[in-house]
Amino acid sequence: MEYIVIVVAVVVVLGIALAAFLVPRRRRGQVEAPAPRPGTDVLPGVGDDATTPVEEQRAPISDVELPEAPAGPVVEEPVLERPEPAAGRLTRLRSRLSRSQSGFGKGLLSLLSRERLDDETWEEIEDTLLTADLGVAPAQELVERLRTRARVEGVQSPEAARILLREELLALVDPALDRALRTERHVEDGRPAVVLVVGVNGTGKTTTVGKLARVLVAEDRDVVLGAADTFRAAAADQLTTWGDRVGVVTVRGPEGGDPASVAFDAVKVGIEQEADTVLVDTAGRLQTKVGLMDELGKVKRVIEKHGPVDEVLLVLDATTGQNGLVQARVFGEVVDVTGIVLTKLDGTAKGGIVVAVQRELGVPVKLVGLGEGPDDLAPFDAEAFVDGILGES
Ligand SMILES: Nc1nc2c(ncn2[C@@H]2O[C@H](COP(=O)(O)OP(=O)(O)OP(=O)(O)O)[C@@H](O)[C@H]2O)c(=O)[nH]1
Repeated sequence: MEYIVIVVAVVVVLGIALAAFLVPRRRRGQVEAPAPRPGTDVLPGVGDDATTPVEEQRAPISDVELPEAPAGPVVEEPVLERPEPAAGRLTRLRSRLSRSQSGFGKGLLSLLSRERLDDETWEEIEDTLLTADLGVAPAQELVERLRTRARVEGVQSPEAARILLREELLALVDPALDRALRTERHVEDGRPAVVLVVGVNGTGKTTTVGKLARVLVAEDRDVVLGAADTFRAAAADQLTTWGDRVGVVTVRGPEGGDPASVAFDAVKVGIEQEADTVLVDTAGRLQTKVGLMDELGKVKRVIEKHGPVDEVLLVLDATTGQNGLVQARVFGEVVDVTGIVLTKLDGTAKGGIVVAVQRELGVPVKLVGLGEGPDDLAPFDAEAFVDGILGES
């Protein structure tokens, strides 16, 4: 009995202890009821949304740096070349002329300065003129005139010989010929001047068109190029490069396409762009005269649907001598050549070709090429040319 009382007492004590332990634990584990939410559980009050302002350091406005603009693709403006003015170019290039023609000019001067001007000397003078490609008839004429004047006036000194030779060469080259290039816009008809450039391939035709564009750009003209040499694709590329360098548009067609259609389009573009001058490069295959005539004749006819062609320039390579004269004759029969461009005069002593070709075609040399540089094409000037041949006095 006593035992039972002890057990009951222990159970009661343990029960009280357990209760005392559990009640505070449950209170501590209670989850606090969430605060009523403004706008959901209760009506929102003023400033309920406000956050506690944070004191932070701010840079003064003057210290704020703008972010750099994002780097986009850089478009580079093409740098256009400014060609040299055309005036006085032959004077600048005279030293090249003197270098290439020194054998011709100095040879003549030393012969004419001999103390005794006998038959043998006159023959040597004539041979020198023929070697320089002056042509038989002009050479004989010149010798005759020099002989007469030497007999009448006498040639007392090298200086007198020089003056005599200069006057007679100048008369032969003919300073009175009209060498002006017709490249002015036809204001009254609202169309550009059209210059057709013809010649055998390899004479420097494409190069000449490019250089001539520069001569005109130097005079502030608006120029359009027509790459009607569709026979050789590289010719159109070459011409486009010349044009790009001075900001001139080149009209071109597909390789092997119709040259007349390219020429027509070039003039059309020239009219639309109100250009001053359209320069048309052509192919000059000389396989048959009939073929050449067909091609060039068609190019000219088609261009003339827009209006007359102003200049037909024949490009001749001065180093080919008599061969150049044969070409000149054939082209002269096919188209009405209005002017001659003599290229590569820097590479030959045959300056007499100027006189020979003028006589052959009856048209003046209007431009001469004196090097491979972009501005080595000069308007022809008879006095500067003769002075170049005779060299410095
Ligand atoms: N030394 C010198 N070389 C020149 C002159 N004119 C042109 N040339 C050179 O002659 C070569 C032929 O010139 P091109 O213009 O390609 O000849 P092209 O007649 O147009 O020939 P195709 O394009 O085949 O019709 C080039 O290397 C030119 O640089 C010049 O006055 N002097």
